[in-house]
This record gives sequence, structure tokens and C-alpha cells, in this order.
Amino acid sequence: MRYRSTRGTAEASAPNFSDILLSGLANDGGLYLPTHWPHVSRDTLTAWRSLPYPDLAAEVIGLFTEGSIDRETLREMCRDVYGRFDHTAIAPLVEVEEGLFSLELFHGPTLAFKDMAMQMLGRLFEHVLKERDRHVTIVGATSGDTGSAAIEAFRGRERVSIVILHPHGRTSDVQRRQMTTVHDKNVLNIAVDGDFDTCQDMVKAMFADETFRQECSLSAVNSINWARIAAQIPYYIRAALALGGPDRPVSFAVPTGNFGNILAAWAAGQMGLPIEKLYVGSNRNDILTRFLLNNDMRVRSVEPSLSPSMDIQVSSNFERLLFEMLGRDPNRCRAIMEEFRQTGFMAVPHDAWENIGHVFRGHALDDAKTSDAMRRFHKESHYLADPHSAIGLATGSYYKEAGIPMVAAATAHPAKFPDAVEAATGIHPELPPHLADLFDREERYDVLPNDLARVKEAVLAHHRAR
Ligand SMILES: Cc1ncc(COP(=O)(O)O)c(C=O)c1O
Ligand SMILES: N[C@@H](CCOP(=O)(O)O)C(=O)O
Repeated sequence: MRYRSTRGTAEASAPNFSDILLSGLANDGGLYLPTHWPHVSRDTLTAWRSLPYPDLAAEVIGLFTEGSIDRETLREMCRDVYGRFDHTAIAPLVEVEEGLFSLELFHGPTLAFKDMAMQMLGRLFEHVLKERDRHVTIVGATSGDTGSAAIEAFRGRERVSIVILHPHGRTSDVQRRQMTTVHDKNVLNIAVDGDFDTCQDMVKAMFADETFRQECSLSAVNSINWARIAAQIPYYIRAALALGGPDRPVSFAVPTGNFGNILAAWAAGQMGLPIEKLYVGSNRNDILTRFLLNNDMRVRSVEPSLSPSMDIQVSSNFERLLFEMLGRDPNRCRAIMEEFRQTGFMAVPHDAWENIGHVFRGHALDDAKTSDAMRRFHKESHYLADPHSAIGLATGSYYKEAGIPMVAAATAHPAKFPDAVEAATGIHPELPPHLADLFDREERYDVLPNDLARVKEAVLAHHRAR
């Protein structure tokens, strides 16, 4: 399997999975995608129904790692990684309303869907870095969950230094503490005076500085890294097969920020999984919902909400979908993305917007509606959802149709957002035993202004201290 960038012609060097795993972002600023979508036949999908989750994950991820990592090694990694999750089904389905299923993706160590892919990335990086005898410095931006998942997956790894930027004061206390109470030497936490988009821009700017990128051997583990998306595809396939796929289509409702999780569902469809529709759930930062309704992709300021992990305006992975909808034309994609960067408005051609609308729909909930949704699911279905998952469930409930199972991604454990959950439902969700003393642990992090040069200095110093 080979990869290409959304902004460049297929590279002569035709990078493989291991190459793009380590580089994260293409040199031209684009995002990597496979040169072709692997096709999974109906017979194969049917045969996959009987596989346990780790083996299914190895089959699916293996289609993207072909030529880089042998299948048996990958299968062992998957068995080891998912064997540590706290639910035997790994990503269980719970019927919350008739025809509406919660796909619980928060049974990993940091209680958010990020673990489903990030735990695999930890193992994949280790494997490839050892093979290539290399060290990298990972720089990541987080609105709360990617950071803790990445730190958990990479802490203490010899060949990796990791720096995570989070927006100062804009995560939940649990999210921040999950990051800042980890004291392994290879981990550095920086709270930036800004919002998530500020942090994400800084990461992209560091990658755009070729000298800096080389000097620090930068790597990315945000969902700009294709490996993240690849490792998020198996749970969509698994859920659909459990609900009658491939013999009948299912729909997915996904609480969305950076557009990585829902893009993984769309990718499953590209590979042959019958999918009816994909529903984007937004909070008050509803740029994607506005786009889907009116082709209005205009950046506004990021507003804090009850679902802080989705307080995002610029959704990185939208570029991958745009590239596909432009018939994989890198020049048009680059021009649109560059203009978006300069003007804050993405001029998506009408036909591309219409094509996106054939598959995707959006639904936005402000904080009051998010609380109502948490309350309603708890009262009527005895289901305790965190604010992000509640947005997914409410979106699914709003759009569900008779005869088509609706699967809503439950992306975080309620205990990550105890205040919002308690205010809505009266229930204070407890952290699981391995995090029970989180509030007694010492926090360590630097606070830096919204100043790229200062952040780069800190990254370089951390890189050199390895
Ligand atoms: C709990 C939670 N839900 C939803 C999202 C949005 O997911 P994505 O950025 O893949 O769209 C995030 C952040 O990524 C998250 O942490
Ligand atoms: N909500 C995310 C934002 C970053 O998303 P990613 O999937 O691109 O890593 C977070 O929790 O940090």
C-alpha cells in the first residue's frame, strides 16, 4: 500500500505506511491518503462477523500497512493492545432507544475513543522506530482527549519524546490532570494561552518549517496522521456487522470536531461497508453543520462549551474529504485550503458540496440542548452519557429512520466531564480505580503565551534533552 498527499502529485518516492506513520504530515502541507481504497467484498465482510475485535482490527489495519508490517506481527500487536481494554467486547454496543445504539469507545486507559487508535500507534511507532533505529519528537495539539491518550501511549518509550499543547483553562480538570500528572522524562505538557485552533495551527506551523522539522525529527499523532484514521475504521465495521451488515446498511452519528472519527466511518464505506448516512453532531461551534446546511464554511471564534473536546472551528480532516470530492485533484484542493487559511472562508464548489450532502447531514446542540439530552437519556433509558456522547446520541435520535440501525459514537466516559454530567442528571460519575487518586497527583506543565517562537524553543529544548 502506498500513499499520496492531498496537496501534491503522487510522490516519486511513493511513501509506504511506515514512512507516513513517522512523517505524519506531507512536506507540501497536505494530508496523506492511500493511493487507492482497498476493497473488502461482501463475502469477506460476512466472514469477519465471527472474528474477535483484535483480529478484525488486524485484518482492517493490515490493508493499510501492507508492504510495511507483516500481518502476524500486526495481529500480535492488536491482541496485546485491545487485551488491555476494560471491556471484553472492546467497543460494546448498547441499545439506548429502539433502533439507536451507543457504540462505546471509551473502554481504554484514558476513557476516550482516542485510545482505540492511539494505543495502536504507540506500538506501531515502537516497531518502526526500532526497525529504522530512529528517534522522533512527537508534537500534538489537544482539546483534551488526544493529549492524554497520546501521553499514555508514548510515556516512557525510549525512541520518542512527546510534547502536547493544550489550550490553557479550556479542558476539563480530569482531562488536564490526565496529561499533567504524568512525569515520565520523555513527556512535556504546554498550556498555551489560546484555543485548540491556536494549538493546532502551531503544530502545523512547526511542520511547515522544514529546518525545524528535520532538526527535531518531528512526528504527529493527531488525526492528521493517517494511521490514526486507519485504526479507527475497524470499530465501524464491527458495529455494522453486529447489526446485520453487510446485508443491511446502518447509519452512524458522530460527535465531531476535527472530523477524524467520522472520516473513518466514511472510509469504511469507501472500502465496501454498506452505510446509509453519516450524521455530524456539533456543539455551538457548529461550522460543519452550517456547511452541510448552507455551504457556509466560515470560521468564527472558538466558543467554550460543555463539550470542550469539540471546541474546534478548523477541522483538519475535512481536507481529506474535500480532496476526494474534488476528484482527487491536488491543485484545486491546495488552492481551496490556502484560501481558507488566508480568508477564514472555504469556497467549496457547489457540486462537491452537493455530493458531500448525499452522505453527510449535520445537527448542532447548544449547551442547554446538550444538558437536556444527557438528562433525557438518563431519565428515559437509564443511560449516562458524557456531553460529547450525548450530542452523538441526540443527533442519532433526531435522524433515525425505521429499519436502519443508527449507531451513535460514544466518545468519552462520563467521568471525564463529571460537572456537566452531574449538573444535568444529578449523578456524579466516579473515575475507575486506576484513576481514582487523579486529584491527589502532582501536576507539572508550562504555561506559554500564544507565541510560536516560544513554543518552538520549548519543543527544541525537550528534543535535545532526550
Ligand atoms: C470526546 C470527544 N468526542 C468527539 C471528538 C471529536 O472527534 P473528531 O475530532 O475526530 O471529530 C473529540 C475530539 O477529537 C473528543 O475528544
Ligand atoms: N478533540 C481532540 C482534538 C484533536 O483531535 P485529533 O483527533 O486530530 O487528535 C482532542 O481531544 O484533543
